[in-house]
Amino acid sequence: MSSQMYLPGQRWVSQTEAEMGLGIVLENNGRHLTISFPAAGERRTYAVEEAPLTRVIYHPGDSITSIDNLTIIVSETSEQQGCILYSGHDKNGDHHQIPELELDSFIQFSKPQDRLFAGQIDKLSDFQLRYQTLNLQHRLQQSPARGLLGPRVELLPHQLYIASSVAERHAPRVLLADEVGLGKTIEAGLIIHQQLTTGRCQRVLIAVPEALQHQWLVEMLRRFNLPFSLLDEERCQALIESGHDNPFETEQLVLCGLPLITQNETRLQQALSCRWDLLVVDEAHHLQWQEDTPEDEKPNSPYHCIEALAQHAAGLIMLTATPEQLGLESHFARLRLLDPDRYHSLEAFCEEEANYRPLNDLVQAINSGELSGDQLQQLQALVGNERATQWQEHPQKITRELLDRHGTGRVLFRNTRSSVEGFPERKLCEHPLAPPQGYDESQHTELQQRLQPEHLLGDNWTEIDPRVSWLQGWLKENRQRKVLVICAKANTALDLETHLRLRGGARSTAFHEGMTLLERDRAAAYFADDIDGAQVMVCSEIGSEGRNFQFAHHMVLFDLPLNPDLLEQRIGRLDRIGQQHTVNIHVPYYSDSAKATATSTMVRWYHEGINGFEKVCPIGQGIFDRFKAKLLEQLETTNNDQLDALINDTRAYTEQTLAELQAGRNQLLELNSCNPEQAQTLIDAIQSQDDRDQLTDYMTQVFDTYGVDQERHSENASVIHPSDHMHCEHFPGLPREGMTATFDRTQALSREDMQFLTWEHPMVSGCMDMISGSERGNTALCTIKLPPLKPGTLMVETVYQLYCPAPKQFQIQRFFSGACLRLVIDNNQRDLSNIISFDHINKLSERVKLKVGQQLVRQGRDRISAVISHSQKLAEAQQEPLIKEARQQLLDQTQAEIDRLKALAEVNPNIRQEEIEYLQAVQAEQLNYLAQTQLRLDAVRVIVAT
Ligand SMILES: Nc1ncnc2c1ncn2[C@@H]1O[C@H](COP(=O)(O)OP(=O)(O)OP(=O)(O)O)[C@@H](O)[C@H]1O
Repeated sequence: MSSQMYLPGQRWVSQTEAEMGLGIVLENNGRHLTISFPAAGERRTYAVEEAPLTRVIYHPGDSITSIDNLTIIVSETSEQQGCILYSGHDKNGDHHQIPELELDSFIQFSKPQDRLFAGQIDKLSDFQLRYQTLNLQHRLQQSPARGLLGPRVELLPHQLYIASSVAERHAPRVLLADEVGLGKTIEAGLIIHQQLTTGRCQRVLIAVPEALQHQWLVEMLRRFNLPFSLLDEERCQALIESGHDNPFETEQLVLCGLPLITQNETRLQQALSCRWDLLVVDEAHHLQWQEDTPEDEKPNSPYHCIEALAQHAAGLIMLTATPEQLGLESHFARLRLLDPDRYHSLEAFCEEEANYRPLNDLVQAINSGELSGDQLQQLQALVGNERATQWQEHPQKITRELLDRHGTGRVLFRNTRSSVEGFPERKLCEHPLAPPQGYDESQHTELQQRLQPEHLLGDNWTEIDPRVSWLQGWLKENRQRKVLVICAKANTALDLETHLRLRGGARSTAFHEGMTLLERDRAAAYFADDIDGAQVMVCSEIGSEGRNFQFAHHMVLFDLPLNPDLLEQRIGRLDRIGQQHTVNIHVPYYSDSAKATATSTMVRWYHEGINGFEKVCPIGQGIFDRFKAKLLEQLETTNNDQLDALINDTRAYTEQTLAELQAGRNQLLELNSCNPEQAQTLIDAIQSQDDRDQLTDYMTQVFDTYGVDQERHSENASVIHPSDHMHCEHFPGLPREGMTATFDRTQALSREDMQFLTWEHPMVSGCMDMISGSERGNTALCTIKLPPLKPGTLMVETVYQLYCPAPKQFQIQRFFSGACLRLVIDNNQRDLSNIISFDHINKLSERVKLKVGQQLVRQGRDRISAVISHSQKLAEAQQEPLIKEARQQLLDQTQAEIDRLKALAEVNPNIRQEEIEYLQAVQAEQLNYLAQTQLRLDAVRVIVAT
């Protein structure tokens, strides 16, 4: 469609969101156009080439209404600068002109009876498909799993629980802090997907470390069908050169590297001048904050850039695997971003956190079935005497009530490997090696050089470093195994990789900061290729964050970082969801039986002190800080006895602190982060919609109707491609070259080259919108042989929709008990709706040639009109009760949530008053919209008994 066609003032309707009514073109700059939908109070920006819009032009004979409620019958149209001026007469015969800009935005589509009488009779199969589509759309709108059906993910309880409890909220503000590799990106994607599907948000900005931006881009598209646009400085410049003022305004879904907004004031200001419904920040632990940062330093720090954006965006999702890295202060700093009013004082926060211990003891006691007298009193004080008596009968329910009081529980989610089942073991494989001849680290004072001893071995270090020869030998002996090697420095990675490739003949690739992002992605793909790919990938430290390498089961830590969280991040590349085997962690290091070396000291401290190789140590950084001085001192000496003492102290402290943590708030946090029962209900709901047969049947009908070719590919999979006889200009979501798709979740998880077709796949939802939003199938005619009916009896089957144009986020239609109102009336005004079902007619109906049908309609026009008028009256009589019922449904659902939040707000300060007020305002608006519901005749089928 040419961009010239969208001119300001013209009226268009959205094919995908027809319920928004008639839109007005506000602006078109050639690439993007902005349209406002006054009836729904919405505004949308589309790429001109792909805008899902249909031009609305009325013709002589049509009835139109202006915003001033003036109705005329159009007698003439003329065009002025691309916009239509309608002329016609009102019911008094007075002449008026209505420019299209002044048309009422509550659109009236051309009526099915007008099409019918104009001889436009559709096929029976089109009518059936339309009715079926309306019902399916309604069923999906009502599903508790809405927004969670489409993503290509394994149905993991901890993720689904988080997604559903967060995505239901208006403008959620949360910190996702699952341990490394448990799927925080997936959780964020589920939340975004659900918020977008339900219309709760439209504009999303994801800001991630640059090295992860492609991975995020691919993950959002491949798993969630969300086409984010990557914005980097080059793209920004190009957009500005092509006439855009603000690159962030050009798309609804934007992904960028953090430096684009934290290191470039102009871009930050541009991002700040757009509306964002949701801001997502990955690896949030990089944002450093100190309570006493001087005012003049604030504007330059990444933390304060993100703070500005976080205050500006309605919703905020932050991701970090190490929420407490650098201690409680920086943890508090991130909570401050979520809600600065609630988290205003670090001191108060620390005190509050310390007070959760008694609450945790109480929860533990309830679940172990033993409550002391004091604890019973405590419980009574918290939940009231009556509820307290039920603690043995309903321990789970009472526990949840108590958990609701847990301060950060609503804004912070943290699952750990101990609460999520199915993770394989981690095994440390130590490789002590004799240092090269003449190596004496005691002569070198630089700690970093001793921890990365290649720096002490000269330019040709790869020739003499025993770690290199060991690795070379290991690779030869294990040719079938993939191995990820991580070392701190890019130069080390480069030298090592070159050596392994040229001297050792290994299939290898490097991954370091000197490579462009594209080169890094290519290297990662080469490593991932299981047929012709690299056996070994040698990374510098940048390979240790966020990347997915769980297809490998062996990793080599060529050196060790002086930071337990970084060690965990490194191991987390393999120890992730999807890892099927034991993760083998190889550590080659210099060992001397007589004295400790720096590297052997670190191996022992990590392994024997905090057990950081084989288990996740959530408090590793805190322990490191506590023992840092002694550890650094020890790294200077070679004394084994002192080392033994340090390790014993570290181990004792670790065990004690872990036990305390388990007894304190972490336990509460974990219990709060997944409710298995609720998660299972959701999984059941998703699985019940994962009904392959129904979706396959439905899509097969759609493909047949619109002339799309479908061939069997294998069990549950098809190859779908456009044919030469397509019955529509543009088939939603179907690329010109076609695609291979599967209807099966398991297959979709292992075959990423296939599209995963679900009820929420853009092709499927696009088809449903296309069918219900177009006229196709809104008329039909058939004959039927049904003995009790006298031949010649005429019946009209009418399908009415309760039409309520309202912002999508309100999802008003879901409050109606059914998708539509179906009536079957005969020419004696008998109501046969309950006697002759839709399926009944489909089974018995015989198609009639178009010409004969048109003739029958012409001859029977008066009778058909009379029956439609009568059915209209019957439908109108049901309109009020149906709206009343929907109103009650709306009140029941929304008031329950308002009451729940109000009650919760009394015991948990994390419930923002704003959230409650928002829900109340939404409820009032929804009721207003509901009151404006109109009955609309959607489709008519004429049935003649033979
Ligand atoms: N439900 C799921 N179905 C299929 N794969 C999943 C699922 N959840 C997570 N994964 C896979 O597990 C890996 C880890 O997930 P993800 O990257 O979201 O974890 P993370 O917690 O963000 O990790 P990190 O802390 O390293 O950033 C990824 O490869 C992801 O695709």
